[in-house]
Amino acid sequence: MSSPPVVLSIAGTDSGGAAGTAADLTTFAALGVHGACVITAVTAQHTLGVDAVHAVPIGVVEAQLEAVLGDLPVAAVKTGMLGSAEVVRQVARRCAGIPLVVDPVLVATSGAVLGGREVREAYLRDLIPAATVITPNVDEAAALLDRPGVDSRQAPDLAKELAGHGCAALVTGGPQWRPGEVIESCTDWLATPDGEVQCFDHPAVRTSNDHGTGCTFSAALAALLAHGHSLTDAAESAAHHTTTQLIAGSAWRLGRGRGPIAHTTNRGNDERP
Ligand SMILES: Nc1ncnc2c1ncn2[C@@H]1O[C@H](COP(=O)(O)OP(=O)(O)O)[C@@H](O)[C@H]1O
Ligand SMILES: Cc1ncc(COP(=O)(O)O)c(N)n1
Repeated sequence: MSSPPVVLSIAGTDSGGAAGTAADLTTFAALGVHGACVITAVTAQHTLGVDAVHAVPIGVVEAQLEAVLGDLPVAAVKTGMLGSAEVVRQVARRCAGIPLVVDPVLVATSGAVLGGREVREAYLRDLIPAATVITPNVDEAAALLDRPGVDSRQAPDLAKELAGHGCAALVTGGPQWRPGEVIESCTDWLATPDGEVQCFDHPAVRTSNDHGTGCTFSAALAALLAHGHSLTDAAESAAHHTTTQLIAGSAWRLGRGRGPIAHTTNRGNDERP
């Protein structure tokens, strides 16, 4: 039997098991790739918010990168919470030349800020030019480009402008539910450095169990690229995978806040091993 592709997650932990490394590794397993992980930060986190963040010392991040990249045949890398400008630059140096999916984690679903101004500047200057694709939501794209006050109508322009910094940009369109409002579909916008823009529409899932959605999407994208899919196919399939997982977890009642997206659909909610 042939070996699976290896995908490396460089991310922070979420003690509540919804986002970060937990989402990445379970998504990798669901999509048939072997997941390796470099931990950049440990968060004390649950469905209501982030209580504490401990940054892993830069030397320990470097040792983890060396351990993985020096031994395993990494086919793709996915970055999540990097936490400091120093780590952003280190990842850019170590991962240049490997297919690289950058999810610029700046704000958690709960609203907690996970990356400040220096981190945003390092993304633009150092990591985006080394990346294959960056996957911000509209708020993260606006924060990276310093465009306060823009909304989802500007998503294609934000994607185009980010792509001007040297990698493809996939601006995701998770719905912003307002009471009483009906949202039928979500749209993700993919812009490539050659100026082409494509949009991907899919049905919106009405759920408050969406903590970890962005991590799941970008991890799926990296896994699909590692399997050899084109960026366009991977973008479409990653959205389909994410929607399926949102549906699978939509009836769960876990925690008092934004519950986790389901990471695998191998067993139904009512089946037991
Ligand atoms: N409620 C939803 N229903 C269907 N798709 C969703 C929903 N929320 C997010 N998505 C999709 O999940 C992917 C991740 O997007 P998004 O939620 O914008 O990321 P983030 O968690 O970083 O805000 C995108 O493909 C987006 O369209
Ligand atoms: C460690 C870590 N990484 C990423 C996220 C973002 O995930 P989400 O946007 O779903 O809150 C998070 N909350 N925590």
